[in-house]
Amino acid sequence: MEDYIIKVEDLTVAYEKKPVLWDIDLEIPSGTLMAIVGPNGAGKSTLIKTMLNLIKPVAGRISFWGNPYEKELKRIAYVPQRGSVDWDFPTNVFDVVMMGRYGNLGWFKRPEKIDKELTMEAIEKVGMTEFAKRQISQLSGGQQQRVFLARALVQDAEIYFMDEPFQGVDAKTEEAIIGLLKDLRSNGKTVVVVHHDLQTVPKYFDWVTLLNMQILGVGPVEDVFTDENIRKTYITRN
Ligand SMILES: Nc1ncnc2c1ncn2[C@@H]1O[C@H](COP(=O)(O)OP(=O)(O)OP(=O)(O)O)[C@@H](O)[C@H]1O
Repeated sequence: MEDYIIKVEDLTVAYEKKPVLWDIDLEIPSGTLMAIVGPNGAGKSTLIKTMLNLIKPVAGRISFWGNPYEKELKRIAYVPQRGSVDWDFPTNVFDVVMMGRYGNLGWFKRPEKIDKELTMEAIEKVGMTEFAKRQISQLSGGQQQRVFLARALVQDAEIYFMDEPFQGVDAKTEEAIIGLLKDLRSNGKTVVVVHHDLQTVPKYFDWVTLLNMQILGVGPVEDVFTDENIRKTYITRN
């Protein structure tokens, strides 16, 4: 039997009574780099936010290693959409990345030398060392995305959720990010990415979920990412 670490069963989510996800069943094995693709408004962000307990579903169950999210939150990292954050907030790159340690630290414990070292290590991994003291309001879109990624890396989680990490970044940053995601997978981590670019799915990912309010396919890219399934997914619903 395959080792599914994330399970979503009979999930239905609605905003003001209008369903946006309908009867979703999803099982994700450990060690996959998975894309969630589908047209605008398909419910991709809603799906991962619901899995992360940020939205309450109308019905359904979600489990990580057989447990509810609250029990496993330290092992789950989330990189939200860049646009969903107030980048004018007066703080610098180092402090934002250090926030990724607080789950391990507990809110009232002061960071130790090791936390600071791990923070600098993550900043270096994403190529932002020279910007460590820079205010986040002064970063480019690609740099902001790198900071977010560093914050998730420093958490040292088992599962990483990312909402459109390539949005508005240049080709070099995209390459750097996908390199880091592939490294995570090589280290046995599971990475779930909301992704927009169909062209790069086979190159970047080994698993895919096709979503348009319902699941139109889920599994290994070579089995599921077929022309027919893609066509079904991108038929607009009303
Ligand atoms: N807070 C909200 N209140 C009401 N409706 C919402 C809310 N957030 C999203 N929606 C609606 O739910 C549907 C799914 O949105 P969601 O953001 O999950 O889609 P998506 O697939 O991530 O879209 P995109 O690719 O455009 O980012 C859309 O029709 C959207 O307008």
